[in-house]
Amino acid sequence: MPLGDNLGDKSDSRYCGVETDFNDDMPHVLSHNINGGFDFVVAPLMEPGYRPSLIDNASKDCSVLPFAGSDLVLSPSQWSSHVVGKISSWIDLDSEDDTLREDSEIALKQELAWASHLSLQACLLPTPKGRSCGNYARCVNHILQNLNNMQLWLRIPLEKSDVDDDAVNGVTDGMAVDLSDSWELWNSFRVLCEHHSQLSIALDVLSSLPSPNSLVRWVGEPVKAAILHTDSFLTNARGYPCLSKRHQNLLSSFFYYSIQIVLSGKAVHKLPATNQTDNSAQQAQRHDLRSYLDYVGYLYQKMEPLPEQERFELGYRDFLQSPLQPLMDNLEAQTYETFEKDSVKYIQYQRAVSKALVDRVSDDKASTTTVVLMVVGAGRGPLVRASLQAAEETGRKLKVYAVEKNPNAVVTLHSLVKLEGWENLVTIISCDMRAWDAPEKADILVSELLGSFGDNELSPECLDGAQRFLKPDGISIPSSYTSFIQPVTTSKLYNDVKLHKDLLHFETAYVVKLHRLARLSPSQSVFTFTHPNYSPNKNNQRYKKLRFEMPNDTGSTIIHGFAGYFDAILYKDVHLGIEPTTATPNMFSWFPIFFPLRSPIYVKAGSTLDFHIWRCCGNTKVWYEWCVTSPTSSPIHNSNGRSYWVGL
Ligand SMILES: C[S@@+](CC[C@H](N)C(=O)[O-])C[C@H]1O[C@@H](n2cnc3c(N)ncnc32)[C@H](O)[C@@H]1O
Repeated sequence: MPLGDNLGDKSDSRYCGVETDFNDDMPHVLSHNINGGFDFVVAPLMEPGYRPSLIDNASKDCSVLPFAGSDLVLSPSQWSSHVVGKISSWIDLDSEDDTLREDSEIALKQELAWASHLSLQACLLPTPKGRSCGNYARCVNHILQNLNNMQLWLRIPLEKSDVDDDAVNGVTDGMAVDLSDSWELWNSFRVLCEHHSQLSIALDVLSSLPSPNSLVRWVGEPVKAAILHTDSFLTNARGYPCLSKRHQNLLSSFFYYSIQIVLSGKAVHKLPATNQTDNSAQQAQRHDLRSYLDYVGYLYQKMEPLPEQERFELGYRDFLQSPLQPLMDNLEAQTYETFEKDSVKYIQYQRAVSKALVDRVSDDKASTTTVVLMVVGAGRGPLVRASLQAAEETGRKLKVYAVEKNPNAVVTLHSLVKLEGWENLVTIISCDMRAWDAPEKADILVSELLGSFGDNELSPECLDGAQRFLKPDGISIPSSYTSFIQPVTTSKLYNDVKLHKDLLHFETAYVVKLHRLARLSPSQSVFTFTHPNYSPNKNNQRYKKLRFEMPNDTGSTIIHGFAGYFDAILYKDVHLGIEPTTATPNMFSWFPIFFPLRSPIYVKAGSTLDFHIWRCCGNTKVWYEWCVTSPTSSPIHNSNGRSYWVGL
């Protein structure tokens, strides 16, 4: 299917459509353009001269509307796969002219009803005409309440002036939209339509582009198509169309985010004849936008292919998952297997253990000293293996205890020890580390109890319980971990959470491979835990207030929630983590975490956003609560852990 929502997952596909004029010979329109290399057409459904008020009352009842052909002229699959309906551009639902406004409402309803009848996957709605779009949004909102699966692409020009917006426009009317930034127009419209998931965007890309920083916002918005005008193309040395470097980069990001391209306008380049055989008759037969389409295809081909890991993760993009609860639940074999494939993680652990061993035992004592190392939360044994390899690499002698509370993983540990011949090196303890009565104390305690947000799988609580059997000068690997958070625009995730129609899902943190999101301000550190922790008033409750400065040149934005990450210091300079600016390359064990907001929050450019987060501990559970207090206040999410918590 060349069109529609399912496109989102196929980042290795490019779909290109063409905007056409009205033509009542739809079979011709379609075959001409599909043969010309396009995947779909964006075509008017109704004759341009039609106005409902022009039909006299007598003929109204039996009138046949001037649609572009009957439904029978194309097959149902042709309509739905290859045609996007273009709603009449004269429609102006906020006009002062009552007749035009009333005509507009009737025509909009008629055209969308016809498009639904044809099972089109999408219709392109004309750009709102003025600074106020209340009536237009109201009519669209009515239609959205009863729409089949069709998407409505609101046509929005990609423009934002770089000057101070209020100064330019002199904001006079609180209800009016700031026209110097088209994002405001979109935002106002979608807020009026209650962030409906079937309302999306077709961005009109013009010959001049707004600042790169302001473009970032659109990634988090539901942009389904980018309309590229032929007059935005430059001419290369050979006379062919090409795009400026900035337009090229923009197109690459559209490809990366699976945004479909629609070419619009007449051919404005006079092409040189290619060779003698390409005579004028053949040239005439060629689609006159072919050279533009070829250029778009060329840019697509030029893109770097996705790395293998990213290809593997395609199916996880923007897919909400509940975080694991490895303490309360027992992980499945499949989950362990996925962990174990992440060689980068274990290489980092091996490097950390090697450094700790060398620090612990000098070279001259290496053959006479045995280091006691305990892997707490050993799973099926990869950290045991990494530790033994570190010992071999550094020539240190090791005695290993592998402590694991999941009896199913312990079965695997036993067979692994036998298979590897580690019987004299490794003792398996089937026990919760918080309850184990260890026969001796450890020099090194190795664990990996980390969640996407660092402490969210209760590593602090488990290691506090385990540090009883660490020697006073013993080493914990990891020695510390820190969570990070940043505000994001992600209408996709917001709408996916909203689909559940309950409070619980808006107060849950999700693990998610973030893709269609705009990171609006650099991430900031949240909670740090250090091990071992001998402070007398040990307490794992935390509270942090963070102030995010929103950049001036980005334009105003909307916050759908917060993306969370962690970074762990395993030992000295060996770290691993997923915070985007310092992330360990090629490590895939953790996706970020997402804390949603019940209602998106509008933030003006250059203003600040105050976010609060609490880590709360009860007798049986640990949970987070979060809220925003500026520029507006949100409710406190997950009060008392009523919706989401991690069991102790
Ligand atoms: C994230 S997994 C890591 C497993 C393994 N170390 C690896 O890297 O593949 C955490 C493991 O710790 C175990 N675990 C969690 N809390 C524990 C506790 N309090 N005592 C013992 N094992 C625990 C879980 O059952 C799980 O096998």
